[in-house]
Amino acid sequence: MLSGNNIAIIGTGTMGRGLAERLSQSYNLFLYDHHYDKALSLEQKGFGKACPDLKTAIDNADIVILAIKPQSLKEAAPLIGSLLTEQTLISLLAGTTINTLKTYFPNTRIIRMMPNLAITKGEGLVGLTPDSKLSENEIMQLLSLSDPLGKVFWLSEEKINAFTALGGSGPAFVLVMIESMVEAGIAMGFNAKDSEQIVKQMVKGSLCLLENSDKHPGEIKWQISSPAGTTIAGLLALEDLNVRSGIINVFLACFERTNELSSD
Ligand SMILES: NC(=O)C1=CN([C@@H]2O[C@H](COP(=O)(O)OP(=O)(O)OC[C@H]3O[C@@H](n4cnc5c(N)ncnc54)[C@H](O)[C@@H]3O)[C@@H](O)[C@H]2O)C=CC1
Ligand SMILES: O=C(O)[C@@H]1CCC=N1
Repeated sequence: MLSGNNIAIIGTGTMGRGLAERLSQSYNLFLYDHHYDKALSLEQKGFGKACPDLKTAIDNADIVILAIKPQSLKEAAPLIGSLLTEQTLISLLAGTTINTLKTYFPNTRIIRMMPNLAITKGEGLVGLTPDSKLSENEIMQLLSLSDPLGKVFWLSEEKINAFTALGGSGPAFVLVMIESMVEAGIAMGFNAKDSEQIVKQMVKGSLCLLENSDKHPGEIKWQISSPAGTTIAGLLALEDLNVRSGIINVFLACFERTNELSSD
């Protein structure tokens, strides 16, 4: 059911556009947005065919990717449901459960996909939760679809809200931390451009250290911390300010909101 090279993307906002850019080299894309100009501007850049109506997009597709906001589902679902025949539906909707999707699309094969914005650069995360067991062939199809997007994680549905917080929303929190570090550089006398360059390379290097060793992050942190040196002074302030607890609570607030969306 997942076979075929024709994909409809419904909703060509941030994620729909990102998917179109990454998938257009390998698939025939049919793009639909209720703001037609958004789909058209993607067609003009060579990222697929803009469809003037939903029927054209879905009729042409083997797979339909739903990339509208969860809050738009109620309004959009009846028409989409009336047009689906044999297609598989891939839903990006944060928090929207398979059970909820099944109430709108009872006879449709459904896969929940939770990406993050870094898929637009091929360095994203892609969480996948199918509505039932997939065949070897279907797994291969989904892997080849996800391959241009980033690293795939197969998830049971009970884990997808946590994955949404950690992997889906996570880049926003990392970017706030980076922004704050750049501002620390400005506070210490660097201009913004220099500070940003220093911070970006420092963050990249930190990840590289972690990825190229089997050490725990805390052990690497100790390698950086000289006795009575500069790093331990900063680490003490970090603990006094409850930064770790703050970060954990940021993710838990995000998780809680995802759970709320699941119960809407
Ligand atoms: N932005 C992100 O980083 C991530 C978003 N998601 C999920 O992806 C989905 C899309 O999010 P974004 O792209 O950020 O939203 P967006 O607001 O940028 O894009 C949604 C698009 O859907 C269109 N749309 C709304 N109702 C429609 C309808 N009935 N028919 C056709 N088009 C319609 C809008 O015009 C808009 O272009 C959401 O469900 C979100 O939970 C998942 C992971 C990451
Ligand atoms: O903020 C949101 O609801 C979406 C889901 C994950 C990232 N953005």
